[in-house]
Amino acid sequence: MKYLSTRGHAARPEFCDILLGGLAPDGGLYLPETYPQVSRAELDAWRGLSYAELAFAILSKFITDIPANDLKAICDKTYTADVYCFARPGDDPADITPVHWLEQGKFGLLELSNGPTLAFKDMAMQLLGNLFEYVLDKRGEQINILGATSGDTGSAAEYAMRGKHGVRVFMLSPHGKMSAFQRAQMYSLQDDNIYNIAVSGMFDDAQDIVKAVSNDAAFKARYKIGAVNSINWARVAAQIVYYFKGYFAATQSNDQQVAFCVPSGNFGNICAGHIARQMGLPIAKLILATNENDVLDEFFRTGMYRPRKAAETLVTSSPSMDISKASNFERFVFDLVGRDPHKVVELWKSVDAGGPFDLSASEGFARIGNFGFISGSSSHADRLATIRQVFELYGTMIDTHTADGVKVAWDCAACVPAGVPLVVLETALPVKFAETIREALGREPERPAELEGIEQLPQRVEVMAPDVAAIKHFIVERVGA
Ligand SMILES: Cc1ncc(COP(=O)(O)O)c(C=O)c1O
Ligand SMILES: N[C@@H](CCOP(=O)(O)O)C(=O)O
Repeated sequence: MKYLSTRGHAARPEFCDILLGGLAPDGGLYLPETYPQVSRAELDAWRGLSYAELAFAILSKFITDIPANDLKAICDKTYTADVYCFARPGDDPADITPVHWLEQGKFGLLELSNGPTLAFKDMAMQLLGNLFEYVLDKRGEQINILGATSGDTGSAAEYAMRGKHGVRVFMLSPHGKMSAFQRAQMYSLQDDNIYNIAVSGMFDDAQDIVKAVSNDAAFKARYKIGAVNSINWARVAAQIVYYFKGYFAATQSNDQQVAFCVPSGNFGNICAGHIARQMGLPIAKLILATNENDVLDEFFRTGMYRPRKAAETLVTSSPSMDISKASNFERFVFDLVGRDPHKVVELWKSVDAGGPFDLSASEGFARIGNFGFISGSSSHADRLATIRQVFELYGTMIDTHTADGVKVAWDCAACVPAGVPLVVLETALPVKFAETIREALGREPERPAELEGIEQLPQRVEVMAPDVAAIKHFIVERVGA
């Protein structure tokens, strides 16, 4: 399988090179030259597979430069009930991502947050940790990962990479904008290969720094800079798997369809759903849910993409989605404009200069219905009401991001064809956002025993200005040492 850049760079690398490379040399994002198609016979054969078997079957279509036996061993090692052990009582941890039905067969949560850091990022990040180690060992190389987080990617990456040989992680987070639990998860790690940097600014500032450093080809090559954000194709590829698993769990036969509602910020999670649908998975609707930072909702309603500046991005109680410049959105727009890299370059010239673009009158936007997307947004008051309602109606406690998803799923339910199960992706567990759970329910969320008292542990973090040169200097000093 060869990959191309959304901005048209001539090279056509294979998977392992883009795993280590992250962004394409022209600043674009990698996508497969064509999306592999899944036949009905394959869907039938995959229905009974375990998560690890399914991951191997799907990833084999995208990863053709790792021997099959090795890829299978990596999937088997990654997707175990020991790693993804926090399933809700009554749901089987062996399923890895069980569906928790709120209304049997009709309305459920796809449990994606049962991994070590209690957010859906673990689904891909644990695999990346094992893939990085495998490829770096084979090549005798090292990597210095530079990442940006609004709260969950950071801890998932750090937990996945801690102790891995050949890997250092430099993780930028927005200073003072994450929950106390999220901060503690990251900043309490004392491993030698983990560096936390809190930048004064928002997630988008941190993400811009990651892109600026990655776009300095000489620096990137000299200091072996890699990526773990969903700009790295490997993240998206790994996330495709749970759409298939969720589909099989929610249906009895491959003649049925499913609708997924996806809490969205950087557009990585739902981009994986889009690709699963392009591969032939029978997804009736992909419902995109935002919080008050509703740039993506605005696009799907109007065709206008208007990224906001950091000062206009709100700090909300679903902080991991406080994102106004969704870097992964470029992958979807590439498909929307007929995979024309010149159009993408033109559109992102405006975005990179802080401007909007308007596709409302374009041919692509006229066909947007074919992609199955609908969207909606949610507010702090909606989150509180939804957390309360789900708890009262079903006895199930959900986190603030999943609450955004449930609220928008309810708003959009009328657009889902009759008889089609509606599944909301559960993107984090409530304990990560205990402040808002207390406000909504007047009680503490459940907390795994191993994470008891995490907020009281000593923390190690460097606070810095969002300054590209200073961040580079920080990396050079650590890597040199
Ligand atoms: C808990 C949670 N929910 C939802 C999202 C949104 O996912 P994405 O950025 O892939 O759209 C994120 C991160 O962005 C997250 O951490
Ligand atoms: N919500 C994310 C933001 C980064 O998204 P990514 O999927 O591109 O890594 C976070 O929690 O950090």
